[in-house]
Amino acid sequence: MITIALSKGRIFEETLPLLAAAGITPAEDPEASRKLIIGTNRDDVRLIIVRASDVPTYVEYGAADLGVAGRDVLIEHGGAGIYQPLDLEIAKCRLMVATRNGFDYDGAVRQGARLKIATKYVQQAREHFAAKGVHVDVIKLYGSMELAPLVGLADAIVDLVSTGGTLKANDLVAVEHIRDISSRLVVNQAALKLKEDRIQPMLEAFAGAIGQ
Ligand SMILES: Nc1ncnc2c1ncn2[C@@H]1O[C@H](COP(=O)(O)OP(=O)(O)OP(=O)(O)O)[C@@H](O)[C@H]1O
Ligand SMILES: O=P(O)(O)OC[C@H]1O[C@H](OP(=O)(O)OP(=O)(O)O)[C@H](O)[C@@H]1O
Repeated sequence: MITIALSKGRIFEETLPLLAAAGITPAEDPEASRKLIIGTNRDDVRLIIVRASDVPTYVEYGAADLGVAGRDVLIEHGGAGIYQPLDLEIAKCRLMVATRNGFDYDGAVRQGARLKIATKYVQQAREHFAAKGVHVDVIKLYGSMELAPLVGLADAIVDLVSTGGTLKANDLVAVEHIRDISSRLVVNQAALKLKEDRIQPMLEAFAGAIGQ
């Protein structure tokens, strides 16, 4: 059996055409079903539905052979035990620093102020500000980071931005670009060796589908 870990929503939707290119069709839609293990048209392939940030953990421990995870999530996880053979170029966005519109971010940084940063991406926030020599207190949140500067929890956030619509709706502005993000195919290192005969053709089909 080959087990593929996916998260519901954009990763699942954007991975569907790649699975199709490898001849894999899910038997059910995870949005419509409460099932966490979903069969496919292939007896030897199943999907497991997990939180986006849990995909690397399932793959690291071999509970899933393959998975699809954002670069944001992979960097936070650290990537131990995981092979990352393909950038699937799906779920594209940017990791950015954002503040309330009108907050003098450059001034605060210039004056060496200690900034409060709210984020789900604690590692990447720490690294970003350490590299700039800016002192920060990082406050870990699990979602809706955009709220934090509006209610005085933080001076700035580190979050994902795609269209910019969420920032705009909350009167926030992006002040720094940290990195471009897309999702990658991740593979358990042991599984790649032990199940190479079945995993390698899948990797080739995915690569073909994205034109690599
Ligand atoms: N607005 C966006 N546009 C494009 N890609 C995005 C966007 N937001 C997040 N992503 C990418 O898609 C991945 C999955 O996002 P999704 O919203 O499904 O999960 P999440 O809510 O961030 O994670 P979790 O449920 O683990 O907290 C993210 O890790 C990121 O790489
Ligand atoms: O620039 P935009 O196009 O507005 O996208 C940015 C938003 O997308 C992500 O949230 P998502 O939609 O995944 O919601 P969730 O993570 O809170 O479920 C991210 O955390 C931002 O809030």
